[in-house]
Amino acid sequence: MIRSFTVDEVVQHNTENLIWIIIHNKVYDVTNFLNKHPGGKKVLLKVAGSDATKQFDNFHSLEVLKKYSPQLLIGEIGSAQAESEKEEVAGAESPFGDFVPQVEKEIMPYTFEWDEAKKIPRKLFIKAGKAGILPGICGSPWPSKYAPYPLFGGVKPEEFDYFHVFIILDELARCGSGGILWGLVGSLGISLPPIIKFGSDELKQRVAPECYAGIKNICLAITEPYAGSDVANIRTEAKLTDDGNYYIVNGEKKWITNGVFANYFTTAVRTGGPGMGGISLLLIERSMPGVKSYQMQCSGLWASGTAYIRFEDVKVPKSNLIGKENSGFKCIMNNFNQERLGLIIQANRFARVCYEDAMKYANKRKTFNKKLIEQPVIRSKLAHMAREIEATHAWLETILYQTRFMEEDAMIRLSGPIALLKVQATKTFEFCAREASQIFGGLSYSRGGQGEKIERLSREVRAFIIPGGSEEIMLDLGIRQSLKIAQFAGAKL
Ligand code: HEM
Repeated sequence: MIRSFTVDEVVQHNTENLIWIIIHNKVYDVTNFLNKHPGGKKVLLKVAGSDATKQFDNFHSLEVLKKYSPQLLIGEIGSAQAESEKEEVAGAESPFGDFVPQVEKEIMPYTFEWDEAKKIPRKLFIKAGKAGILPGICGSPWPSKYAPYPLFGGVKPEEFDYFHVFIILDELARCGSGGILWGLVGSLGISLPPIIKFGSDELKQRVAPECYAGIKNICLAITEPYAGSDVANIRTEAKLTDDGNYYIVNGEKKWITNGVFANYFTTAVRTGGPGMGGISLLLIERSMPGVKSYQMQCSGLWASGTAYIRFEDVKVPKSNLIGKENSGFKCIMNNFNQERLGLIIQANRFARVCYEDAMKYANKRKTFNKKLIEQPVIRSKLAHMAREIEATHAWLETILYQTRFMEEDAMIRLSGPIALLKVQATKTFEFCAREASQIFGGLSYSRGGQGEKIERLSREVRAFIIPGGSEEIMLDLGIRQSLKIAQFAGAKL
């Protein structure tokens, strides 16, 4: 129950010793905040005891209020309470946004702080685990046997499909931080599925429940300083001991998402001869002597713990092998479609975040006595952003529908279209980040504040265009794959 005040009551609190202000019908006591306000004390004193909504909206995004409300919010203006209750009820009825209802409350107000700190608090992983989000982003089917908490939203496990994964990732991505996404769910979503699909029962039982619960972290360690997209040429070697019970692992991995925090590493190692036929997947554990990880300094994705990893004579039991020896390349390739779908979903939502923030800003920012939105050149930018985003979204839904209703080999047959869609989505993201930056001007060049999301996403774009199959490789794969399928279907080329 929140207290109600009248406007007259607020007006009485208009001195430096006791200063209240109204913003969007809510009453804030900013007395102890005066000297901490990043915009200075004077601006607040000017609006003491009055409705400062307009002034506030000019300089802040609404996330600021969510973040500071626990310290500053003391009540609401009269009937505002009834209004906000109505809003809450309306929100509860709205189907979109409820699937992952905590994004605005649990993530958005802290995104900047966690990104700068290069760390996501453990409590967020645990909350996401309890909400069923963590198993939910690992693809379909729902892992009933290993998920520690039940499926949410009234969805039956047998009904869980890629559309649900899509909604979870899409909703999470509204926070506008690739770092949070990759740190919280991205790494898990690509490193646990190979264990679930190809690992032994003992491995699954030991690793999956704690990762799904957010208690432990896992990462996918494939890329090396020597081999990125060219996976077949990785060098990290795993040699069997004479008794055949252990592998001794030596090598380096680079740009490994979550590698700074991970307890487990789903690692590509060379157990055989050169090329793709000599690669295995091995689960390496942080607790094993000889595992060292270092935070890398990258342009973006700061909260995701991107690491350089060294394995120095790490002794790994043979029972940690994921799938058969020397058949790791197949497992890695099998995983790629799912990884790319995840990147596509995030990239297009991030493009939408750029559009949304740019649209809001253009509707309030005035230059030359006109709102930006009144300038045709700005509307043209927004129009081009919208058409790219909607086209990408429609194509994505078509592909997701096919993963659900095509026969068994859908993921193999769809690898060409998914590759091309990845290019479409990342180009859309790149374009929208650029255009939103132009609309925000200087605010998208400094960290934090109103342009926070745009500034961050502009730095993070490359992390979507390069990994998971670079644009150049995706374009080529898209065409090679369609030729293969056509030949298989009997086309004479
Ligand atoms: C509950 C009330 C308020 C809170 C919690 C608050 C918080 C903040 C924060 C966190 C910033 C840093 C930039 C950002 O993160 O957006 C900021 C900047 C600023 N604030 Fe406030 N503010 C409040 C009210 C106001 C009001 C009423 C005004 C104007 C009358 C104002 C004027 C400014 C200005 C001019 C800046 C600097 C903007 C810039 O760097 O571009 N603030 N405020």
